[in-house]
Amino acid sequence: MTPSPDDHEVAAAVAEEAGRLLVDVRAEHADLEGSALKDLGDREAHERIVALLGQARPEDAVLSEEGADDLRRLQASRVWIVDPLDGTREFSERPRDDWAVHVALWQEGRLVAGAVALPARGVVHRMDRPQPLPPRPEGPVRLAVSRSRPPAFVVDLAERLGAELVAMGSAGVKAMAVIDGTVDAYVHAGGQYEWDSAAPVAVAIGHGLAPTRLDGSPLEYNRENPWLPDLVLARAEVDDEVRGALAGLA
Ligand SMILES: Nc1ncnc2c1ncn2[C@@H]1O[C@H](COP(=O)(O)O)[C@@H](OP(=O)(O)O)[C@H]1O
Ligand SMILES: [Mg+2]
Repeated sequence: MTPSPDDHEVAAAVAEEAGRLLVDVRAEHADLEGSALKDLGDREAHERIVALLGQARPEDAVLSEEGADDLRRLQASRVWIVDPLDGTREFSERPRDDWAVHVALWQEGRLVAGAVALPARGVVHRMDRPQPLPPRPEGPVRLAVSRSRPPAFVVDLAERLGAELVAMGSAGVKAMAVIDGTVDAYVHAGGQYEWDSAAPVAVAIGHGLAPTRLDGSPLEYNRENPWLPDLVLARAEVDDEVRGALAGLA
C-alpha cells in the first residue's frame, strides 16, 4: 500500500484541530494551573486525536503518549504516532507559546506523513509543504536545548563547538526552530519516546534534513519499546560540524 497524499492532509488537519482545542482549554479554564491544566490538556487532546483518526483512518493503529499501548500496532502496516501535547510544562505556564501537537504516520518501516502544530503561534509545519530555510546568519552555531532539563552533554557539545545555547520547551518546538531558522541544530540525549520525535523528524525529512540517532544510526519507529532517547537534527550547513564535535565527545 502506498501512502495516500491525503495522509498529509489528515496529519495536518488533526494536529491543527487538537491545537485549537488546547488553545480553548487553556483559555476556558483560567482557574486551572500546574498539573491540573497539564492533565486536562493531555487528556482532551488525546481523546480528540483518537476520535478524529478513528473517523478518518479507522483501519490504522495509533501509538499515543497518552493512550495505553496496544501492541497490535506491531503487526499493523500503518501506525499514527502522536504526542497530543508536547511541552506540557510550557502549556501550563501561560502565556508561553513553546508547546506543540505532533501527528505522524509510520508505514512499513518509515515515516511517510507528519505535521507539527504550534497552536499558540497559529502555525502548522508539514512534511509535504517544505519552506526554504532562511539563510543562516554569520556567527556561532545556535543549538536548541531543553529549558527545564538541559542534558549535561549538550552543554559540553556547545563548549566544543563554541555554540550558543537557545533554551525552549518541547521537542517539536526545538525541531521547528531549526526549520524556521531560529536555531541551527537540535541535539538531545538522555531520554525521549517515539512520540516526542516522530512528527518533528518527519517534517525535518520533508525539508531535506537528515536527522539520526546521536551515533548516526537511523531513527526507527513503531518498535515494541517506544523509548528513543536521543537525536541530532541539524541544518545542512552545520550538520558535519555538529557530528564531528559529537564524535569528539564520545
Ligand atoms: N530525559 C527524558 N526522559 C523522558 N522524556 C524526556 C526527557 N527529556 C525530555 N523528554 C520529553 O521530551 C519532550 C520535550 O522536553 P523538553 O521540553 O525538556 O525538551 C517532553 O515531552 P512532553 O512535554 O510531551 O512530556 C519531555 O517529556
Ligand atoms: Mg512529548
